[in-house]
Amino acid sequence: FAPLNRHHAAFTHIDSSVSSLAEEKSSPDDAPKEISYSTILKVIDEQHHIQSTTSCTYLPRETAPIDCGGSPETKPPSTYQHPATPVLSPGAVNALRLAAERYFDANGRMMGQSTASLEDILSFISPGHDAETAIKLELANSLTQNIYPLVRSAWANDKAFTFGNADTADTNAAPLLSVTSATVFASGGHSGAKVSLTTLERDAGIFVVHIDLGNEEQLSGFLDESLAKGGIYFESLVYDSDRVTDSVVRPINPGQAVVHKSDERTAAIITPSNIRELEQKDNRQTLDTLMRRQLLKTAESTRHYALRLVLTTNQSASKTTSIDSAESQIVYPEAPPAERAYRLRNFARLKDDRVRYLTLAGLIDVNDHETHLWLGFDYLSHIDNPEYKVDIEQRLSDINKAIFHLGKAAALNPTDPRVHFQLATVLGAKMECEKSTPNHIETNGRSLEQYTEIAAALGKSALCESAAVKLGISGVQDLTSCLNALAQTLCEMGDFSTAIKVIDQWAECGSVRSALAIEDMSISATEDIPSYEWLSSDATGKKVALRTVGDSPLFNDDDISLLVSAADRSFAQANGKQLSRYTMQYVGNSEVHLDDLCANDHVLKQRIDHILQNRVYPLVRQSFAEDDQGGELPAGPLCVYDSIFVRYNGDEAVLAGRVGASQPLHQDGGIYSVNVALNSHKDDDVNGFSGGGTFLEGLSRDEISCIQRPVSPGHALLHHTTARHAGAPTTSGIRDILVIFLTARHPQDISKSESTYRVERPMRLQTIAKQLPRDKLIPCLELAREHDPLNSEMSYWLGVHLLQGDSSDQSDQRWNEICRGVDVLQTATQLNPTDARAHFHLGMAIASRHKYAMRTKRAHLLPPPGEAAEALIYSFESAIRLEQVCDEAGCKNGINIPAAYLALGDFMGRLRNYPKALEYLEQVEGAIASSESEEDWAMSMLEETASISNFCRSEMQQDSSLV
Ligand SMILES: O=C(O)CCC(=O)C(=O)O
Ligand SMILES: [Fe+2]
Repeated sequence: FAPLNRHHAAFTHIDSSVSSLAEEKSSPDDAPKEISYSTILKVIDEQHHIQSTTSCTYLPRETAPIDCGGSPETKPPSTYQHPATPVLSPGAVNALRLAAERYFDANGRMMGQSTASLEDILSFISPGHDAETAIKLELANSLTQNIYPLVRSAWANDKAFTFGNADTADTNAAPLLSVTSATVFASGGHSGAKVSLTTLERDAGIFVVHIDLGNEEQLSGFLDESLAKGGIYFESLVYDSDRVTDSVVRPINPGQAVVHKSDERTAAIITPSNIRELEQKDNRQTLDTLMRRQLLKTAESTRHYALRLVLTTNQSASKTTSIDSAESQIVYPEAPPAERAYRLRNFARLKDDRVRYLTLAGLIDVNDHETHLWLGFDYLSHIDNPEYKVDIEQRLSDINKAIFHLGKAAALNPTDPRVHFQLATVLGAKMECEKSTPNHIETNGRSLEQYTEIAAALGKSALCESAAVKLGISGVQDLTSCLNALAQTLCEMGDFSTAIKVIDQWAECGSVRSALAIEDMSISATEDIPSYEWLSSDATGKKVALRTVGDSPLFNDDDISLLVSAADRSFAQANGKQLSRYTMQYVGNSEVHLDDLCANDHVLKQRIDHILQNRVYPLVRQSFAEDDQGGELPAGPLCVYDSIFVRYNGDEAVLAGRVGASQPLHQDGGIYSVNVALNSHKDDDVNGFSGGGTFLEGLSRDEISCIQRPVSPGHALLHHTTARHAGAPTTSGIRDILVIFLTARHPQDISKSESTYRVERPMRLQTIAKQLPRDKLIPCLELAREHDPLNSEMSYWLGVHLLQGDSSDQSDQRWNEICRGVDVLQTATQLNPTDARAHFHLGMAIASRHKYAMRTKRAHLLPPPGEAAEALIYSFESAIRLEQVCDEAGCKNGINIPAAYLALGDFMGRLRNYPKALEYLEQVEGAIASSESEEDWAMSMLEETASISNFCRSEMQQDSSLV
């Protein structure tokens, strides 16, 4: 979550020019790097003046301040003005929009969000010069007669009109309005189009005039019935996540304007005309509402245009003649405080001593929340920087400064989700920091209070962020991070029931992330659903995966070449830069998200949507309905959680000294995984790859290979995301696959009670649990297990953590924990009989329980020795055998086999079965040798093995001498 990533592109050029100009102008007295404040401000004033007097000169400046009368003191500042009368005639609107269409066509940018300066667009007005002049004249008139007077009266009290010496009677010095930039925006009209024409952010300048230019439908005369209308989202108007349409100013009809301060965070959007009714009809506590779907559909249906004018104020420059020279020198007047602060912030961004300039910006414009956010963020990034080594007091002081500024930012702009998120982050840092202070006394009350404060900040952040997500303006990335942090905080507080609700929202975010088509449950498949067969395990009786077979693969040859060439282009563009978002990234692997490929390629997107809708979704519905282990199919529509094009380059991996290009054993995200082959194995095609395939753990006890590949390119393997699997090493050539992870949306029919995120919820709980202190970790894993009793992973981790307790604790509670650990691991091995780790840890758990019982005088509570030995031997031998299979496939778990032999030997020794003990102990050395480990543990393990072996031998001798 980087709140400062979104900068206004129009202003990036200022940074370097201010900085170089300032350096040029700084007097020799200035310290080498430290440019004085007055120098900087002089440069900023000059730049502002030049910019505001030389850009858009074809649009008139305000000529004289108009006295708007009234008593401005009593008027509260307006958020926006939306006059009913249009500021541009239908003729001008249509001419401008047509010119924009032609301009964007000519520049080959008809897709996505487009922007161009008004000046460029004007030159595309047909039929020629006259029309252009007429439109300029109309714009000029509406500025001087409508817009300037409106701005003056609505914000009469604004600093932009009262700064500097504006108070004096000198009317020449009064700040006057002018246009500093005029831009035309367009968006929409294609599959996967964005709802917003402009990015959600604050603008440059002081005021923004937004003029709607309508959409293509306007031409056909449907002006009033037109479904798509312009609107503006005002972040400051968000107050309730269930009535997000209250934060949208709309409809803005073609030619109509909305005026607001630049410091409002806004986004121009395309909205369906019945957006309010839609919201009222379907106001559930979900992101995926009828309204959001309709918003996205509307944006896809038409291309919408708008014109934005950025206004500022300036005073006229005066000339002074110095005594020594005959030449007169221009003295630039002060820029309005908001402009100075805005430019200072941009300048500060490039500086190491940012805080200095930001502080100055804060002094110049005390009410600008953005400056406080940047200051807070800057202190926070200090704290996060591992190289910033300071004592704890300095650290706390930085943290407190960050809290001060972020608190201030939150008070000035309570609806900015970035502020609340950063505030939560810094409050968390403060908690950590206080814990490490020497005199810290941990009190539960205090930390609960702190957690509550953090959760509240995250809650506010999520509320504001989700409004923009519900309106289709923002992607889910920030909301996802925020909800994840909130769920984690709630778990830390021990409030698991609220955490689960938040996790469901988090999972829903995942379901709306992709722009790819969701399942349309109202239509039945129009094409033949591919045939398929199950890959079942004879050994365990479970259905492990299925593969498509027959003449009708998921992807035909054309689909494959379309997809592969899109990926090729993307890889070439990335030019060797790591594209991976995986945490486990191995040499030779590259990946690109299908969503990213589709965002730039609408032919591909349409094709993929078609395949999903007609083949993938029906296939999943049909095939997994027969599956008895996965629970019910989702009642809501299936959708894409994520989809990744993975390229394994075997040659590259081998060159780097690896067996091949691979992925370790794992579970996926979402509910179902669809793994499509995009090229051939060497067996069928000399140009293909060797090695490679999907390692399916569930088959590792069977005769058939546990590495499986689809029957041919375009065909697929499908499995539950919870079925553990790996990418087996591709040892030569290139293996391309497309993996599609599916999840589901909530059912449209609210009365259908079902748990859409039944599988994903406990998976997230489990991930969160692993970061919690033990007293919260265990209950959190218990809960995860309750929510998905069929997922062996939950039992496995619960068992592992139950065993890892305080070994000096001799209480009954600890004893019960150990016994429960054994039980739970037993369940894990029953749920997943092919999990080598689970068997290994069960063996270890039985051994630990035995030792603990002996040490704490609880031997009478143990099961009979023979039974224990049998269980122990079975566990370890299963673990060893399974791990061998994994190892041969190049996908090992990495469990400690020598330790298994040692534990077996030790246990047998304790049961006085010395020959058996020695048999196991003899295997330790060989196992260490083949594990290629040079770590310290190997040495001490050998010593321990030797000492137990000696003990066994001497006992055996004694036994035989007794005979
Ligand atoms: O290489 C394979 O077939 C496995 C790919 C996979 O598991 C994944 O990308 O999540
Ligand atoms: Fe996977």
